[in-house]
Amino acid sequence: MSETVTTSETAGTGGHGATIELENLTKRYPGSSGPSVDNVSMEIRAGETVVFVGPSGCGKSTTLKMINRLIEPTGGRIRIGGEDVTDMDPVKLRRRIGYAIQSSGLFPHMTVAQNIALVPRMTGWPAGRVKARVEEMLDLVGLDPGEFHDRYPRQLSGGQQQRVGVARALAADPPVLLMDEPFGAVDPITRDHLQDELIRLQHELHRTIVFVTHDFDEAIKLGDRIAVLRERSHIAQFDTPEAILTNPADDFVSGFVGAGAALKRLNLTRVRNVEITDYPTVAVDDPLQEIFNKLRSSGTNEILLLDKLRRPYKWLRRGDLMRARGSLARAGTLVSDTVTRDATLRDALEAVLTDNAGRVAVTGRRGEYEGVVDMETLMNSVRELLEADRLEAAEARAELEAARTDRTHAEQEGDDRTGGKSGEVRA
Ligand SMILES: Nc1ncnc2c1ncn2[C@@H]1O[C@H](COP(=O)(O)OP(=O)(O)OP(=O)(O)O)[C@@H](O)[C@H]1O
Repeated sequence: MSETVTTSETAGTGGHGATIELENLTKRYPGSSGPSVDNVSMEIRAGETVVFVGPSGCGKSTTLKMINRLIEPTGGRIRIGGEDVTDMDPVKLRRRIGYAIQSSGLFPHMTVAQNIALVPRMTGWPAGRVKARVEEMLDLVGLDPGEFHDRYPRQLSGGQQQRVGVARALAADPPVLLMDEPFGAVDPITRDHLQDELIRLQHELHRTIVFVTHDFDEAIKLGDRIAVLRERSHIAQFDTPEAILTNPADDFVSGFVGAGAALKRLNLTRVRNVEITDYPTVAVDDPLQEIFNKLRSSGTNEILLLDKLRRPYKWLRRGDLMRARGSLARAGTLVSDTVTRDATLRDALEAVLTDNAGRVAVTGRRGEYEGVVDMETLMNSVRELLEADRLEAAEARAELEAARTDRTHAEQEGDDRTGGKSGEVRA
């Protein structure tokens, strides 16, 4: 397949995304009075994540499923990597496009490994390569191959099933990944973690991802660009999250952005962008006296206890140790929430507030301790973000004002060129 790479970032970086072009794409379901998707045209760049967001029934899923032809368009063209795929064999097409859905879509009678191996096997990969790929994919989505390889989907949590679903969608190395509300059915904390994982994956893989959600916060967090869709998949605005938050195109988009745009901005900054501090830690196997000494010499009134896999386990304060009487079994406060470096400041803030102690532990891809972010760092970042927003909004207002004044002058002067001028001003 020939691939057209349109963005300089993806060219030559080993990224394998492909462009997706939709041209006047239309779907009219039999028996419906009008089209459900009406003449949609858009270009999605190679290696970017585009999120379709919009109210229920506006045609997000139908548009997405036309890209891999699970739904056949009634009009228009689809090009992937520059190649017109509108009429190609849909089964062949689907082997080149990963697809992840809400219920994970795993086959219940197949093991995790068999599920992941499915498409590479159908595509005719040699057995050895398929086997290696399964291990690689499990590792990629943060599941220990030794532990999960032979399990059946029913033996997994909802979040683990979604991870396997993503591993399966990516197994045959497709340039394009379509995701239809993949995290819609899991609890909010698991959803946050799955979103973080997807961001990390995308940093490594540079696929072209089209992601459907009706959760605007999720769209802000994941999208390089967001397409806000209204009825019949008409595009209300297609732009970066920053642009949509600071300059919504019309009332429909503003309504969708909703209240608290400033707080939503917190979704655009990652934990990796703020200062992560090192914190005194001890391990569960350390002798109590050593833990005590470390806490005393640390200058903090708290220390973080890590479990055998170096994952944050408990916060221990001085008083906890006094009461421990030789055993840490019941001492301290269990760590209730952690964030990764890909989490947003909003996630971190939520975790800090939930934990009620002014800090949250940052962990790596297997949950191992990496550092701590505290309330003060978060508050400073929030202040900076809000200040930047205020400046930007003031600039946009000033520009608008200047444009309006220009137009009024031109009109007052009865200038022949008024039409042309106001056209320029509006543009
Ligand atoms: N098989 C079908 N036959 C007839 N109409 C359909 C069919 N599938 C979807 N529709 C209609 O097409 C429109 C768009 O549906 P679609 O599922 O694409 O919307 P959506 O934006 O993904 O909605 P949601 O967020 O609720 O999943 C809706 O009005 C729906 O009723």
